Amino acid sequence: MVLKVSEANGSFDRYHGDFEGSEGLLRASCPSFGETFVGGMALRSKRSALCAEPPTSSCGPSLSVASVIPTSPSKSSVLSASSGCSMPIPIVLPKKHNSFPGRGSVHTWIDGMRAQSPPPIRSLPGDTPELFDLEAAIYKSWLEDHPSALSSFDRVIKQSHNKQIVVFLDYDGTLSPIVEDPERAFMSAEMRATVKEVASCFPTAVISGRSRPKVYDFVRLSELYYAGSHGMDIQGPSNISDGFRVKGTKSRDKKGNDATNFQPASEFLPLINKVTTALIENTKMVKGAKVENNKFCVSVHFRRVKEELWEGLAERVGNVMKEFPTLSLTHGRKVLEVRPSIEWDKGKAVEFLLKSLGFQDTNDLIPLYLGDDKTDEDAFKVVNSTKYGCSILVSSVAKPTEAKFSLRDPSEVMGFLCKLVHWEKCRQDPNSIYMDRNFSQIP
Ligand SMILES: O=P(O)(O)OC[C@H]1O[C@H](O[C@H]2O[C@H](CO)[C@@H](O)[C@H](O)[C@H]2O)[C@H](O)[C@@H](O)[C@@H]1O
Repeated sequence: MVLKVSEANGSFDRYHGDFEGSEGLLRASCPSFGETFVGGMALRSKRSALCAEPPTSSCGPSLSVASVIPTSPSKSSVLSASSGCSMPIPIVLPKKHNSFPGRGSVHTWIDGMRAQSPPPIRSLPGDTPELFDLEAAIYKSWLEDHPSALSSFDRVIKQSHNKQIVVFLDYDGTLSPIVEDPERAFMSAEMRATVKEVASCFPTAVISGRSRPKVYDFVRLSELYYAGSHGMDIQGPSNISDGFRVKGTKSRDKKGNDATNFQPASEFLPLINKVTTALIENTKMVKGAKVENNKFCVSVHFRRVKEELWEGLAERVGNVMKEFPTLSLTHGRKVLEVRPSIEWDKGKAVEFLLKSLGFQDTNDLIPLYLGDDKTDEDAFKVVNSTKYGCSILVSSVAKPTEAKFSLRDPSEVMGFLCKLVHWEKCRQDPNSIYMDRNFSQIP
């Protein structure tokens, strides 16, 4: 079977591209087809179109997949914003302030959103068994590069002797299942109890795109640390280590303990409120569109919008963005995210929290990060850069990712976290009932 892939050529300007790599392309090998193919993720996201395409090769269908998205945010001018901290936060200015993202960009965002949230295997009417087999083969092949963190548990915690585990958790799609209504993305009581157990064993933080108070309202565990707005609103421990130059403001956490608040984009607050109003005004006529103000960033939800209206909605968002040159756009799971163009992301939040927890030497640590979305990739990279760090993508379909391991869905996340807790209890007390090294007692 031959898979032909054509590369998207949209202009990116200030709009963050998708995954980074030598060519910005996903490469996956699919031995069963005797070929290496490129862009398998896009294949899934475009499969309806794919079904309609006639085969052009005697060996099988020829695919034209144009949702491969180049690479990094603009590396143009860097300014410094003061934000109540002694470390300058660079602002990334767009290369071209007045360039309207053309159709290519709009399509790129839409393709990117689709690639981040492909439908589960065999959920579309008209899928053929061949397509199912192809997708299953792609997923199987992808699993070889991103093995299950459950079945590879020993590898995840390898060399853990005397190492401090620190757990970072994304919220939507990781602790709670993805649902139509963002206001109803509740986590289960079992998941809450499991996360509570995790926090009793290890320093644990939730890092979410939601505003910090909102994600706290969903999780409701005062023993965790929280970073909202994709890491731009952190409430961490108070023991900022001496060597770390970023200062936060002192506060109290929900338990009344000393805490540190750090908001590197605080100067953008008025602008974020302004863009929220403009986005609401400019998208209210699109049925199903929803604008969610996450304090230092804004989400425009596409999930309940008919797909034929996506392009129009994306164009409306692009039009609004023209008026806000210091804001950037990224995409996630059926969502466009508007955020300040500062060099701060979930990865930086992980670094901040590790340092504010007092961990200077990451060689003594096993930072674990579990997340399901595009913005979690920044954190995967940071965790991967540590000696023992472990990055886990939550996805039931093959997706381009920096993560080393994978879990299919929040229920597997819960299974993994349970295993981690039991493993830690076993490590602390070798005579405990958890001594079964095969973890057979673990639910
Ligand atoms: O970083 P996260 O905690 O994963 O937050 C990312 C975005 O999550 C939410 O949207 C996503 O989940 C919704 C509920 O399941 C779903 O309806 C939506 O389509 C997803 O994109 C949240 O509403 C956004 O504000 C977050 O930025």
